Amino acid sequence: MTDELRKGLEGVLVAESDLSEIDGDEGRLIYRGYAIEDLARHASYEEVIYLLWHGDLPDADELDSFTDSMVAERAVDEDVLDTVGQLAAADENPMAALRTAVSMLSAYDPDADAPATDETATLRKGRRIVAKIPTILAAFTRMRDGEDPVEPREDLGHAANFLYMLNGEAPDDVLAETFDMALVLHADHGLNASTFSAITTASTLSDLHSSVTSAIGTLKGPLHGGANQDVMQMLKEVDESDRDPIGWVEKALDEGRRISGFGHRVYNVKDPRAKILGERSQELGEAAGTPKWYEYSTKVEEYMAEEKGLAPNVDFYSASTYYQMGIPVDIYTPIFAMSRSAGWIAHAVEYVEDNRLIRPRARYTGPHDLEFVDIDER
Ligand SMILES: CC(=O)SCCNC(=O)CCNC(=O)[C@H](O)C(C)(C)COP(=O)(O)OP(=O)(O)OC[C@H]1O[C@@H](n2cnc3c(N)ncnc32)[C@H](O)[C@@H]1OP(=O)(O)O
Ligand SMILES: O=C([O-])CC(=O)C(=O)O
Repeated sequence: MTDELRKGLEGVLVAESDLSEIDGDEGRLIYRGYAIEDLARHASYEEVIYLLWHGDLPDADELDSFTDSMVAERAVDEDVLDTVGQLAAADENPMAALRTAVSMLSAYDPDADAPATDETATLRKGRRIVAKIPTILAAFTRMRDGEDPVEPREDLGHAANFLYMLNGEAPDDVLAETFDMALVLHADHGLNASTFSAITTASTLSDLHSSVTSAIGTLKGPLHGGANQDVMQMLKEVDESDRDPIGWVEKALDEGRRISGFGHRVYNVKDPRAKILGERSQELGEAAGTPKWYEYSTKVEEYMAEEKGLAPNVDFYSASTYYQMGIPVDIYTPIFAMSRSAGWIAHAVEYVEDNRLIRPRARYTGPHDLEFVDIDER
């Protein structure tokens, strides 16, 4: 037992994992040995889920049967859709709505009562959760706009089908491929806060829906996944006011605020995912004749590097990428959850294979030996 206090658990090793490795000094990320750049360029999100859950990239037959099994799980029970509709009518925060809906899915999961140690059943639950999140999120987004949900299409991949269910029309190849790549980039990232939350829940031998629900709640915060929405808010404020990104950032820093999309607990250099998304944001802007979002972003990036020595994280360029794809700003973080659910599930399963209850300590700094005072005398 050590009494050294490591606030925020910085640098503390709590588990071993075969899933992903981050080199924070070199700006490298791998999933099970494969460079993120290669996976982003060549692999579909479905292949990456398979890689994370089963240890290897699938061959063509394995991918077909895995994809079919995911497609078969896309539909969501009517009761869950009704609840999603009520949350949309109440104008619930989209991450909170997703958290509630994913929790509710367990009531309709045929493996709900399987023990946490039954890995096959847990992965079946995982497949259902990952397959259904896009259906839930697209339905929520449409219903709050007074539109009917669009049923999933079996002939579209995970990414394209989500955009289809969101917009009511199939995306073109560029949009489908960009979204698929974004899902690949967000699928896993070591023991980030939400994944730690997922394994903490799993370590009590609770169920997978509880792990994913815990993780969604953790991802929601602005220091983690919630930052992507705040980045777009900043870029929009810049655009709607003086179009001076540096002035905006200077003022925010003077007020003691943090600039969303910058800084990272593990990376000391630019996040490799931000590099890939930055290129995509630039391409989308040039193709649409609206390079301003990328231009504002690069100005902020240069200023933050010079003034604060801070580099962009994944949330910085995902914001302008999604914006230029026409995706509503307040579902950027649920989209992150849509992708990261694969990583949460992989880590929960892996952790339980060699389980030990996660239970750190806090140093007590309160008083001792107080005399109890009766309520009438306080
Ligand atoms: C998917 C993801 O979760 S990626 C991260 C998404 N979150 C964000 O983008 C929010 C903005 N970033 C931050 O708040 C932080 O960089 C975090 C939370 C990501 C990492 O935090 P930590 O590892 O705890 O770093 P810490 O908070 O100790 O910051 C170190 C120093 O850099 C400064 N700093 C870090 N990030 C920022 C930022 N975005 N803007 C301004 N200053 C910053 C801090 O003020 C601190 O300075 P100080 O030592 O003078 O007080
Ligand atoms: O690793 C982290 O702390 C945050 C992050 O970039 C992610 O979860 O993708």
